[in-house]
Amino acid sequence: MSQAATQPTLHQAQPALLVLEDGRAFAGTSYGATGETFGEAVFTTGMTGYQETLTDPSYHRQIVTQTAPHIGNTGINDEDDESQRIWVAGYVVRDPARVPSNWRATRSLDDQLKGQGIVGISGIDTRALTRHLRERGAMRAGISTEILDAEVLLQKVLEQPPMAGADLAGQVTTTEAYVVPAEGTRRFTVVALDLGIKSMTPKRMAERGIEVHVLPADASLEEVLAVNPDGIFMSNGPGDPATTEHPTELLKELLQRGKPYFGICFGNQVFGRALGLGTFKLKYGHRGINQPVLDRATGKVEITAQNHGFAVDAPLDSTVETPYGTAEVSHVSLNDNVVEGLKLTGKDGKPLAFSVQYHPEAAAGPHDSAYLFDRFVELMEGRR
Ligand SMILES: NC(=O)CC[C@H](N)C(=O)O
Repeated sequence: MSQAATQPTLHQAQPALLVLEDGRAFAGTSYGATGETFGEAVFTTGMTGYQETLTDPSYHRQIVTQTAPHIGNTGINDEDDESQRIWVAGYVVRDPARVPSNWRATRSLDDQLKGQGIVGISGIDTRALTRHLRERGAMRAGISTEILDAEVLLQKVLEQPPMAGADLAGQVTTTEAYVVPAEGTRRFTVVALDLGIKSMTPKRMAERGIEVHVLPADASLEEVLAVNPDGIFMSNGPGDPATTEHPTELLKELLQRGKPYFGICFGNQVFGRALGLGTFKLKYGHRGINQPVLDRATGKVEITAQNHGFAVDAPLDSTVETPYGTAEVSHVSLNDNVVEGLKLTGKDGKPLAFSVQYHPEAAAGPHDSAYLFDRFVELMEGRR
């Protein structure tokens, strides 16, 4: 790509306003599309990986603040999208790159946001905003280039639905089933229920000889069984896990039938609910690519990529008896002791299912946890 193609189009700086539901307001400059947008204000601490963050369907209906002050430096490339489009409801940055520079870049971030109609704001004190969200919690917010009166915009923010209670998987899932073929010889077949799946996830399985059948979030038990899978996977995704009735009921049926299971993020929360555990909303969530997690079986610490606002409520110091076997907390966050993983031993004494609240597929983030995909392979092997 020529250098000229990645140069952002020059636009007249236009004022924009960000208002939080508790009335705190930040004046800045329009970034990306103009207009107005609403969502839950959250922050992510990743220093890199903004393209993957923007295209992660888990961020649907969220206004994302980057704590890293310089965003857009490497532009947008044709390889790093995690889905077909940008999902964030709005984007908040401190200091956008004026000239992106990277050998893979094909566009500027500003032009990509404009092209997809994503309203953003720049030039605000993202450190103050982050501290505010950390003290007061994630909350509803709005960004506008049209309403610059904070009182007026606040009224519209207060009309928006909160994230708690939001059932969103159906808004981001694939409409048609599709297959990601195994790389090399096919060793296993897996059904992946798409609750907002990132494209790196089936790829990590395909690399290990797994043929992945990605099914829509409302796929029936019959549709899943028709694939004759060796294992079941449920993905990350947006919204409040307490609203997910269908995936939870489906998973119960599959565990009853002894199907090996692996879940990531939303898939960890669905697994928790299938085991009879509850979920709850965290104050401001975990979002970033350097979150420390303890694997309680090995005592090893993994540095992980995370993006969650809810968590599973499970006892850390005792096991839980379920209709499918004995469950326990396998991983915990070293920052705040939040449940970061679950495992289930079947009634036959052998492993049956496991899940993590974080992102072993990385994209973006460290690869410490890639071993979990190997563990899924071993799990299916052990139950053939
Ligand atoms: N990345 C995810 O899967 C997030 C799960 C859920 N929406 C949460 O916020 O906790």
